[in-house]
This record gives sequence, structure tokens and C-alpha cells, in this order.
Amino acid sequence: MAKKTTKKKITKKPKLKRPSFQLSSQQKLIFGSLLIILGVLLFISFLSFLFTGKEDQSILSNFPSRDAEAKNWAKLLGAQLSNLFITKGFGIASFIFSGLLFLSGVYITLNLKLERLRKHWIWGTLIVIWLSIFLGFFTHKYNVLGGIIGYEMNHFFQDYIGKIGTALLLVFGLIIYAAIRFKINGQTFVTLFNKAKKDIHSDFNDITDEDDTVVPIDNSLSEEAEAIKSAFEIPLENVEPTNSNPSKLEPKKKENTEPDNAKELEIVIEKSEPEVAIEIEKTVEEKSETDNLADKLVEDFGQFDPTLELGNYQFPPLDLLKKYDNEGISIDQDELEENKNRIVETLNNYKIGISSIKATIGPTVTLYEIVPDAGIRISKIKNLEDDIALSLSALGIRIIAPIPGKGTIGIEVPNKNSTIVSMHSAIASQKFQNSKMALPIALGKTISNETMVVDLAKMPHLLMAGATGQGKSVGLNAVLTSLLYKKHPAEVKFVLVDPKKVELTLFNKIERHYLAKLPDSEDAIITDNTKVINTLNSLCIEMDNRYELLKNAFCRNIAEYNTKFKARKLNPNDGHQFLPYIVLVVDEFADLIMTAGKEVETPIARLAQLARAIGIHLIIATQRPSVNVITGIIKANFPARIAFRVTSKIDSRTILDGSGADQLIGRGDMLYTQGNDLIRIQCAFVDTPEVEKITEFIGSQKAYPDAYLLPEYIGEEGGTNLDIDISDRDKLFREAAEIIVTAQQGSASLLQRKLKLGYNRAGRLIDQLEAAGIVGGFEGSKARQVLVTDLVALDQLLENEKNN
Ligand SMILES: Nc1ncnc2c1ncn2[C@@H]1O[C@H](COP(=O)(O)OP(=O)(O)OP(=O)(O)O)[C@@H](O)[C@H]1O
Repeated sequence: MAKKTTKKKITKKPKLKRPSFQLSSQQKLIFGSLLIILGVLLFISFLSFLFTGKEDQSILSNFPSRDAEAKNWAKLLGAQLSNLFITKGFGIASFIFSGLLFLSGVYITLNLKLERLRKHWIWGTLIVIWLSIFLGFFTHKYNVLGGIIGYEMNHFFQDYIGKIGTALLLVFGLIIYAAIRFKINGQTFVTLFNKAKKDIHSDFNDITDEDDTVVPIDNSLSEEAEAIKSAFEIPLENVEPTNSNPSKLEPKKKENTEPDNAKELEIVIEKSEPEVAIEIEKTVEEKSETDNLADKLVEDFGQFDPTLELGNYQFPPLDLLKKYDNEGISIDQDELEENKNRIVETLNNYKIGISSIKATIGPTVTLYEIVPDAGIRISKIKNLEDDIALSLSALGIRIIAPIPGKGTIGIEVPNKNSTIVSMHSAIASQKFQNSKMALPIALGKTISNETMVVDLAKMPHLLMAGATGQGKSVGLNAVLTSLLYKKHPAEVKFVLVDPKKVELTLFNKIERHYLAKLPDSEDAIITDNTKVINTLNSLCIEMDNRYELLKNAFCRNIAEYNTKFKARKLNPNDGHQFLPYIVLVVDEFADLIMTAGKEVETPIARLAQLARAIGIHLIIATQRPSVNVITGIIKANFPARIAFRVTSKIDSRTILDGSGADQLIGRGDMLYTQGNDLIRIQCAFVDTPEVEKITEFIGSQKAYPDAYLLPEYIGEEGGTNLDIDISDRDKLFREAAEIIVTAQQGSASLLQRKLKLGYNRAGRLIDQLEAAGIVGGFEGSKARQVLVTDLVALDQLLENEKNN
């Protein structure tokens, strides 16, 4: 099985490259015009053959010499080709071939969709065959009408099914053609028939109405109309008498005179029936029209292809990723035996008997699964973690008691020689290559050496934490690399926030392919904290816009929306467009929270709560996993978490809600959870030079004119005027006023500290306080004067303001 896997891996490789044997526009012009000329030449030859064919017969019977004088307008070649196609081929139906050749030339020259051309050729050829048999049906010898093929096929069919059978077969062919090509079905005839019937009905109604109002000039004519009208009314009247009266004449009279409820209803229905029928007719037509429009658009142009603008884009090849010598698992029997003995010994020391033990060797750790003797308490083994670690003299021992769903106890022991899980092996794995996930990520390998592929779209957001130097940046790069290997630039965009300024700079090269940015910013990678606030708020606007689009399109999520858009059921003129996934990556979230506090937390929480359906996903990394960075609200919205090694049990608990991350061994050893189970994974290793090569490969290709532009967000620094409207005030206005009045100190930095705000927002609050007359004007380096003495006076001032 394993061997097969590797074989397939290799065969899969070219799929990434998308070989391009596309013609350049000049080549298309040359090849296209050649086909057009050939089409015209063929047509001229055929046409001429109808007049000169007989005279040229003598030349055609033998192999013609150069001196032979052909009468055909295209001379010897024309005579030969016509003889081949018309006499020896399909008869005059061959003209269609010249048309198809001409059409092919036009399609190639004008760079039209070849999918349609293919259809023309298939249908064209079928028509040629049908026509040739059809025309052959009427001839009794070889001639130009049906050609040899038409004649011989007829002969063949007539021998087996006779003349009538052949005729019926031809009719059947015609029905197949009409049904498939023009989508005609039985219903079409019923609708046509009904429509015709209704038209006639309403025409006669008109005539009789006129007869009722206008004095009839010609008696015989009105009698005729009456007779026909009653003929149409038979079905309705037939129903009534059976219930009421066996006599046919009497109920008619009663209908007009008796105020019987039931009968009144019948009369109403009868009278209004033509109107209702017309209304129904209209809605049916409308519906089929819109359906057909989308179907027709798809038929004409194919499904909408978002990747078309960068049609020649090539995915990075696998060989840009490095292979390592120490990849793959090597089994060290001695080490296994030694560890096993020590585990058994240690447990025996504590009077814990073992009935069986099994080892699974992973890239960095080996899992020893033990089944203890009956009656042993699990907590007893769990408490021996440190003792087992001591006896094995190894760090990073983790005890899983019990292993969920297995009924065994697991002891993970680090290997003496760990192996590297290369990004190459993760990306090349069949699991990743064949994944149909929206945003597949190859994280690394599990303890049983399976490549772990997860879908970011399903997570829907990812929190990554770990002490410095334990593999966080490599992990982020692995995530980004996975997406670059699987997703076209039209399908995913990254918003990269890098307060450390150096970690993600490599991705600058793919700015116009994969990055998204604010309209007025120069760099796509955000390193400045004030810009982060604007970008996050802008993403919130993008989120709201996308929800609006989804609502108008009656879709529940981005996948449904994009499928509908591709099927051309959403009109771009109504603002609809193909929506790429947006992945926001924040490397070092702690830094942001420390400097911008609530201003960052609020939009992040909003995005985390709402953005999953519309394709915005967050990846947040931090090296300080403390509770004031990973707050409750953030944690609640990030069910998927990755923990690299951390230094304390408390940190581990903050990330994973349990211990474990403190027992990892570092260098990409990590725990992943997406809810309940903790999975130990060795993160795939991708080095900076590899990322550089990939971004260079992508960056050197044709790109979009600009990065993906996010909606504009007018930040708080958008200028202040002192007559600020009360309703425009910041939500924290009152709180800020109280802080300033209590402290009797009008400074923005005080507000920043107390309310955990960014400078811009605090400054704006001060401006608003000044406009409200709570603090005085700007006094250079000195703090502003506070004009309200205490909280009672502040209350009064704000109350007065409200009443005015
Ligand atoms: N998956 C891995 N396999 C092997 N080695 C790794 C792996 N991940 C990281 N390392 C090693 O650990 C080193 C530090 O990793 P990395 O730079 O990702 O740490 P970090 O957590 O981002 O640190 P910082 O927070 O300071 O940026 C790498 O240079 C590499 O040698």
C-alpha cells in the first residue's frame, strides 16, 4: 500500500504545473486564417464540383498527371477533394464540413471559447451523416446527393428493416436531435397546444362579447359563434348537472336565478377562469426565461472561471521544497527495547502490572500503548508521569490516560534521533494533493506517520501559541505554503499583520497575486499598529458587504454563493462578484493587544464570531499565551488551537484548557485540537530559503494590476471639528468624561491607559470633551485644564445638554 502511495505521488506532480501549450495571439491569427482559407477553398471546390464534376470524371478515375486540365475552379486539388468528400463520401451534406472549417478558423482567430466549437463539430458531423442517409433514401444509385456513404447506409438499413423502417429511423434521429439540441420535450407540445387553445378560446370570447353588446347584424354568424362557444363550455357544464339535476336545461335557468351559494361559486370560477389562466401562463414564462438565461450563458460561455484573468498562472512546483536526509522513520530496536523495559520496570516498582504493550514510532516521539492489569486505577499511572520521565531520563514525556476511543494508556517518549518532517513530504502526500477542502493545510505528521491535513475553512479560525523559538513562525509559513500550493490567486487572499516586521516580509513578492490591503496603503504587509486597527475595521466592513451580497443571492455561505456565481445565476451588474477567501494572519498578537487593547480586540472578536460563513478566516499567533492576551472572548471563538512548547502548565492551560504543551520537546513538536481531542503532530518544516523560492516563483509570473483592495475605512484620525454632534460621540464618551473629571487631569494618555485605547481614539475623545466644554483648549506640552469640578457638575452639564 505504502509503495503505491509514493508512485501516485509522482504521477500527481504534473497536475500542479498545468502544462501550457497555448498558442500566442500571432500563432492563433496565422493558424485561424489558414483554416478560414481552407474552408473557403473547400466550399468553392464543392460548389464548382456540382457543375464541373461530370467533366472531371475522366481525370479522377486515374491518378491525375500534372498536365491534366481540371475544370474545377480549384483545379486538380479541388476536383480531388470534392470527389473524395461528395462522391465517395457524404454527398452534398459535405458542404457542412467547409462551413465547420471556416468556423474553426474564426473561433481560433478571435480567441473564442473552443468548448462551443467542439459542440459545433460534433453536431455538424452528426447532421452530415443524417443528411447523407436522408438524401440517399431518395436515390437509386450513387450520386452527389447522398454520396457513397448515404447510398450504402440506406442499402444496409433497408436490407434489415425495410424502407418504412429506415424512414422511421430517420424520423427518430430527427427527434433525438430536436430533443437534445433544442431541449424540446413532450411538455413543449402540451404547452403549445394549450396556448393555441386558449388563444382561440379568448378570440371567440371576444367575438361573443362583441355579439352581446353590439346588435348582431348577421344572425347566422352570431349563431355560429354561439355554437362554437358552447362547444368549448361543455367540460364545465358537464360537471354541474350530475350533482344537481339530471335535466340539462333546467339547471342552466336556475343558475341565473337562484341565489344558491354553491352555484354562485361555480359561476364565479367560470367567469374568472380565462384571467387566472393568463396570469399562470405569465409566471411560467418568466421563470423559464431566467432559468434559460443562466443555462444559456453557461452553454455559450461555460461556467464562470475566476482564474481566467491569470489563466496561465503556474502553481509552484514541488522541487522548490527541500528534501532532507533524515526524513522517514528509522526503527532503533535497542532503543525501543530499552524504553519498554524501563516503563515496565518503573510501573512494576509501583505495583502496576501490564498485560500488553505496543509501540508506534512517530517522527519525534514513540507512543507506547499499555494495557494495565485489571483493577489498576488510571489516575495512579497518570500521577507517575515524573517518575517515568526520571527513569527514562527523558524530557517531554506525556501520558495520555486513557487514549480516547481505544481503552489503552499512552506514554509518549521522545526519540533519541528525531526525524524532520519536510514540507515536501507533507505537500506531496496523497492526502493533501487529493483533498477537496476549501482551504487545505498540511500541518505535519501525526505519531502514526499520517500527514495531517486540516481545512481552515472548517476550523474556522486558528489560534497558535508557543514560547519563542519553538517553531511558531515555521508553523505559520507551513500554513501559508500549503495554501499557496493548492489555491489559485483568484481563490484566496491574505491579510498579513507582522508587528515583528521581519517574519512575513518574504511574502511582499506575491503582493499582487495573493495579498489584500487598504486602498491608500503602500505596503500590503502591515507592520504599523494603527494601520492594523484600520485594516481590521475594514475587514469588518468587507464582512458586512459580503453578508449583504449573500442575503441578496439567498445563499447561506460563501461556497454556495460562489457556486451560484460560477453558474452565472448572479448578475455582476447587481454588484455580485466571485468572492475569494480571505485569511488574516497576525504574527504576534500579544504586541497588538498591549498597544491597542480594545480597539483591536473588538473587531477581532466580531470577525471571529461572524466571519466564518463569508469566507474570512483568522490565524492568530502569539508567544505570550497569558489570559490578558488570549481573553475569554477570543478563546471562545477559536476552537481550533495549536500549541507549540510553552514554559509553564498555566500557559498550556490558557491555550489548550489543559496541560500537555509544557511537556512538548520543541522544534515544531505541537499539539493540535479542534474541539475535544488533542493530537500530537510534528510540524512540517519549511525553511526561509524555501519560502523565498516559492514567493519568487509566484512573484515572477503575470500578476493582477494591484493587490486585492479592501473597503476604505475612515479611521478616527479623520480630522475633528469642535461642533461635534452629540449623537456622533464616541461610545466611551461618558466613561472618559468621568475619568477626566475624577482625576482632574485632561490628558489623552490617561484615557489611553484607563480605557485601554489607541492614541487616535483617545485624542478624538479629548476633542469631543473639549467641544462639550469639559476640558479646556490645547496648551502645548501641558495637560488641558478640566473645566468641570466634580461628577455632580458633570451630570448636570450632560443633562442640560440633552434637554437643549
Ligand atoms: N517543524 C520543525 N522541524 C524542525 N525544526 C524546527 C521546526 N520548527 C522550528 N524548528 C527549529 O526551531 C527554530 C525556531 O523556529 P521558529 O523561528 O519558528 O520559532 P518561533 O517560535 O517563531 O520563534 P519566535 O517567536 O522567536 O519567532 C527554527 O529555526 C528551526 O531550527
